[in-house]
Amino acid sequence: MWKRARESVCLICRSASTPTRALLEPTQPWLGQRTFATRRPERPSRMVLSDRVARGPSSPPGKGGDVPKKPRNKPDGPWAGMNRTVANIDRTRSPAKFASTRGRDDGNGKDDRRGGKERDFKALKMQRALSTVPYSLRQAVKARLTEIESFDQFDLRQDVKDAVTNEVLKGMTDIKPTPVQKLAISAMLGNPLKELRIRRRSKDALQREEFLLAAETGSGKTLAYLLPTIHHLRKQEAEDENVTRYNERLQVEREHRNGAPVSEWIEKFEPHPNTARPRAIVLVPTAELVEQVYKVAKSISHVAKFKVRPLSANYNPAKIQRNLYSHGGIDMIISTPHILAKIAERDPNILSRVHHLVIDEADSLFDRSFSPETGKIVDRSLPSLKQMVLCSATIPRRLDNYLDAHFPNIQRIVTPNLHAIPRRVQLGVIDVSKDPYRNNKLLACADAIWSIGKDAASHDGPGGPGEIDVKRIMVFVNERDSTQEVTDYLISKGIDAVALHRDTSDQRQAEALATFTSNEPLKITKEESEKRAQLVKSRRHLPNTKVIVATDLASRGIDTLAVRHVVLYDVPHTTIDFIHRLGRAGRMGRRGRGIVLVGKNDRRDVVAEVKESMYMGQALI
Ligand SMILES: Nc1ncnc2c1ncn2[C@@H]1O[C@H](COP(=O)(O)OP(=O)(O)OP(=O)(O)O)[C@@H](O)[C@H]1O
Repeated sequence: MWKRARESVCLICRSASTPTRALLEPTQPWLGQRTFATRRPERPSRMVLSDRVARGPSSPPGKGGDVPKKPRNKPDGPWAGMNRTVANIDRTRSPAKFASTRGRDDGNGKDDRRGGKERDFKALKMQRALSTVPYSLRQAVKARLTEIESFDQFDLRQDVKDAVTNEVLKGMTDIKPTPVQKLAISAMLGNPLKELRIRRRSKDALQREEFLLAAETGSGKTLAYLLPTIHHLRKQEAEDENVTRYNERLQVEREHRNGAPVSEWIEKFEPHPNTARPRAIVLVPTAELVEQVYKVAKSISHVAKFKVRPLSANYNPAKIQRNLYSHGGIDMIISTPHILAKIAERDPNILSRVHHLVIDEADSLFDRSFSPETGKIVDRSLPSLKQMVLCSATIPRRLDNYLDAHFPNIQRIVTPNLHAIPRRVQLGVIDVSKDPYRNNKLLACADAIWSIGKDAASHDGPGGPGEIDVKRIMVFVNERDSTQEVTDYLISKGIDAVALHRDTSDQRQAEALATFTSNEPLKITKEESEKRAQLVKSRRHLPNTKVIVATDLASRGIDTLAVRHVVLYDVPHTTIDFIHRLGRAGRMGRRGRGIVLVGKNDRRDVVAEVKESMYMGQALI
């Protein structure tokens, strides 16, 4: 079935544009034979954040799924309205008043005049959406968040709990689960909120559990899905007769060989029942994320004892072969969809025993560049699946509608601040069209970095007065071609910058990312800094900053805990990009600062809207 071509309107410029390729493409068979043609013709819904993630669309797209329900006259419960933070004004009852103060409404909660007034309607629309989340559900979430205070309260295996404190969060005191971990771990261990009523529409629901984990960037989603998955893996293994029999045979063979190695015997005669048959799969969009999630899973495996292997384009075919067909069996694979789908084409059995499938950065992996491969993996794994988890910090409307239509039983675990950039992250705006930059964005960018560096230089490093604290700054550009241009300019201005894009060599990329993902403070002594300055004595030198210039490649999922500053060289195309790029700073409760450079062709009102939403702590839509 072909989706109907229609005019779409760009989020940033709101100008009419030709239909996107996605709208013209045939629907993937695994997406089901549905059309999204009746969607409102404004902008592609894959670029629009859903404001109804906790509840799902009220009905499938095309049947009013996108249209908010008419507000009910009856309140939601006996105490409804008591915890309102805004006046309970029903704008449908006083159109004249609203029209006079806010301009004309186009019926979708939007002002048809362009400019500042539109924001008022957006805010109103969001409040209306929030107020219809059932009172009982809000209360249940609140209760669960307060009742769980430590990882010990979860029904997890002791070795998994030990792995959290002794490996993953080693060295931290007062370890507490984050909100998404509290909600997701309990639910995935079989203790969901009963208020999250699941509409059991299909038989599949009886044999498989499905979860959507939607929570802010840097809120600990990786542990939220890894811990219960590993718990289930270990539990199932203990109950698996094949594995028990294999271990007994292995023991007998060891005794028989009097301590001599048994690896040859295993290779030739009796491979482990889990060889090349992983029971858990985690899909992520990039090779960098494969390494990151693998590192966390590997550290848990030191204590909880399971076999995890990474697969990505970073590994050559021989290494991939070794990783998959290792004699000791394999329990969990962390992979990009492209590599795994290719392997599954050659050896379909590889996905024949998958019990747990996690799709991290789900909005990317269900988007057009990944969806064919992701779809193949989902399709092949479905018959054996016991749990499927989709995870993301941004849920576009299209994904929301898709989930409602194809996974109606999905349990939506959504944290209250989803789609909002936390207030602890501040956004500064530099108008590049004004003096002293006069549209020289490169100069403005270098200046912004110099001001961050100079600011930091006035403070002593953590080691005392003899040390300088090195700041890690990420600069995001929209186009890959700009990364090198911006990097070269920054270097010419004495700034230590590295370009990160698909063509950067693996080693250089890994080195640069390692500096940015390390949680250790980065510092140099004053003598070192002076020496470096002398080496480049012909020009100014900023010794106390390290900069990565990247495209979206580095904006998704990369855990840059130590980054406090993000420079948005280009205004992001969508609010989704805003959330992910700014989400590299201010992670896990830390403070952060974003600086956006606005040129003469950029939409200032969109930037102003994002800034205001951030100031008010509201979700971006
Ligand atoms: N309970 C916890 N207490 C303290 N730190 C934690 C806790 N859980 C996770 N972390 C740390 O928080 C950081 C961010 O976690 P993670 O990468 O899982 O975030 P995320 O929600 O997946 O972010 P993104 O949406 O950007 O991918 C990691 O460094 C992780 O070790």
